[in-house]
Amino acid sequence: MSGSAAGGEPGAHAFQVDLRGVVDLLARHLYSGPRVYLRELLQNGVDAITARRAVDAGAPARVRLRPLPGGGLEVTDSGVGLTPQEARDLLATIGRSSKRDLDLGVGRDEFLGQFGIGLLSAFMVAESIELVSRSAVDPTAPAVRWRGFDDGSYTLDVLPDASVEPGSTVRLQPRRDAEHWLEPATVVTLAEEFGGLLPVDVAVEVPLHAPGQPDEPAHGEQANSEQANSERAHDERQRVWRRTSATELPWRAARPDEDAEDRATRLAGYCERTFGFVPLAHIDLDVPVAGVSGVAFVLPQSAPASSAVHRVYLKRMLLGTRVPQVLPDWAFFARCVLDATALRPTASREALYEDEVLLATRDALGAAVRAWTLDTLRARSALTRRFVDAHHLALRALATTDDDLLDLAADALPYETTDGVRTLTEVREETGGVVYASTVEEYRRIAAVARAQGLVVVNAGYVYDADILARLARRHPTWGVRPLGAQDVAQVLSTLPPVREIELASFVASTNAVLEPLECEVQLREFEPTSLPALLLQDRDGEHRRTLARTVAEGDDLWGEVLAGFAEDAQPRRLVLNCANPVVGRLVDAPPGEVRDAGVRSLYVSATLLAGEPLRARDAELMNGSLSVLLEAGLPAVTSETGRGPSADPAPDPTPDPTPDPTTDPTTDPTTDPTTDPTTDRAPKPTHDPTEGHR
Ligand SMILES: Nc1ncnc2c1ncn2[C@@H]1O[C@H](COP(=O)(O)OP(=O)(O)OP(=O)(O)O)[C@@H](O)[C@H]1O
Repeated sequence: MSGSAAGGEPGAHAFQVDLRGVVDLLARHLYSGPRVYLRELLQNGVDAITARRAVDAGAPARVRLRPLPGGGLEVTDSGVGLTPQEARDLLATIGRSSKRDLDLGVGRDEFLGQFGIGLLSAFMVAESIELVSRSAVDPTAPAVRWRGFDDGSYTLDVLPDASVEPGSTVRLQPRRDAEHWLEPATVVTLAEEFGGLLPVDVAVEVPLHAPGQPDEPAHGEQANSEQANSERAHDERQRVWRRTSATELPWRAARPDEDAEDRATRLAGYCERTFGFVPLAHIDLDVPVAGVSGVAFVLPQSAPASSAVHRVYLKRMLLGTRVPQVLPDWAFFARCVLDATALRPTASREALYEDEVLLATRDALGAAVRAWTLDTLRARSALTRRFVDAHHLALRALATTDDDLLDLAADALPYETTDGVRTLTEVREETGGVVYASTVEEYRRIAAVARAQGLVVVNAGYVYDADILARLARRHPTWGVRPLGAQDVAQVLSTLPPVREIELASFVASTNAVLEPLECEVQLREFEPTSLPALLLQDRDGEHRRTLARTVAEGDDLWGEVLAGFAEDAQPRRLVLNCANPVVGRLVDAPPGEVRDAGVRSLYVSATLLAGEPLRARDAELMNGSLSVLLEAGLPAVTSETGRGPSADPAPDPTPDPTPDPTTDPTTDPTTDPTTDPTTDRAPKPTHDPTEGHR
């Protein structure tokens, strides 16, 4: 648009605008693509209708889109129109908008547009834009024709033609290579997408049998027959108006004979058409202060949190189909369709402006989704089960911050336990408490022993679970929720008969002497699985008391005495030997000496590995030392001449068969392999895989 030198200051000039540069900027950096041209034209038509209806409530509300045979597009609205003077003022200046002032007597909030750049977006697809208009509010004003060209020039003519109807018609002459944007099928698609929920009557003129319509003859079938061809040619010339807008919002549509179930079915159909999935349920959304209404659809399967985007309309014009941040992060199991009147768009009109109204709206929508979630969990219905199955991860996320949901989560969420899949409430009712392993590794290590002893341990190793359990323990101290401790396991392992205990007292004493430098003491038990020779139990309290004992030993006399009162029954780590295991059975009855001690140390090292503890340098040294003692005792002595034993002939060997027995050898025992689930012989799911746990 041509600028003139500014008046006022001598030497002052008006900026010149390079229109092609501006259009390029809009196309590449503001809008997501040329397709938005149609939204801007629809928006101008709807705003013009709003302005006219502010002064004449009964005025028609109609927008007609007519793809032209030669390749252009004509958009006619029954809106307020423009006088020649208004056209000069508003269309000749980029950034000028009638919708920011109240000259027309309608508040700015009523309009979709506000920036004064929308019409320019048509230059993304058109080389020229013509607007023919007649004012509906000033009957004396003549019609006007404004023509803008993509080189930045424009013309303005007053039309003597008195037959021009009030309202406006915009005609686009396509740009080369942009013709497809103005074709009937594209125009229908764009009009439905952007204006599908507009409250005005929008229609596109299409051939009677638009290409691709189902009643078109299939390829090859009849297509060559002369009669069919002439019928088609006739139909092509026949034009019909295809309605692309709705009179009511789908979630607001009041149907007299419709009950709740029918409405749910209708909304599910709408969800399927819009999002492509049949929802588990819908949640009505209403935030009157922000002028927001809509519906959230609960996904039938879990979905990544990052895909939580929503379809948002502003004043019933589509803002975007992938708008993020509409619901709180935890509500990633729902997809919304929303219409808002008080939320503000960014200049591209494709995203929401992050302001306080949006923050408050997000909170209010979150509250509605949360209320539905709580009700659904309380209902314990078939829907509850399907919802929990599909979205337990989102529920776990929410339970880490929401106390009401935390309590319901205890009732509803499934957990892997050593007694099968259970809810925490079931575990509590059955066992009087909830003992949990905080990591998957810890759970896997203890599962076989615990299961065999009937000790119920909950696997809280997956994402959010240890947090949830710790929060439950704080919130309900009487529920007996606590992490698995050494004493839980020790208590359920059977003790030996007293006579046997007495028999083995000297073994215990000498073994304790062997283990003492390792801050460990031995305990003899008999337990399942018998294939497991030894278990190293770590007692967190014991750990603490051991630190205290060390402090006592190092402290001065006065403090030493005080601290000693607390440190008395310091419990070191415990190496629990399973006397039901054949190897251990032989070891406890073996004569005292170096070989037996080496056997004890080997068991200690394998139990340390099984417990997932790293081997310290001292442990590795111990292992090598024990190994050489055991080898020396088990292998024939080496002679200096042959480098082999005294006899190479296969004389009967008095030592036991060194071939490992898979049922007794800790190194081949599946339970010693922390990557294998000893109960099922199947590799566990990767640790902390949030999407796979708990099934
Ligand atoms: N169909 C129409 N009928 C009447 N007036 C129109 C029409 N189209 C455009 N106008 C006038 O031209 C002005 C500029 O239009 P334009 O689309 O560039 O900006 P806008 O609609 O005001 O704001 P936005 O940039 O947010 O769309 C409008 O404010 C309006 O006064």
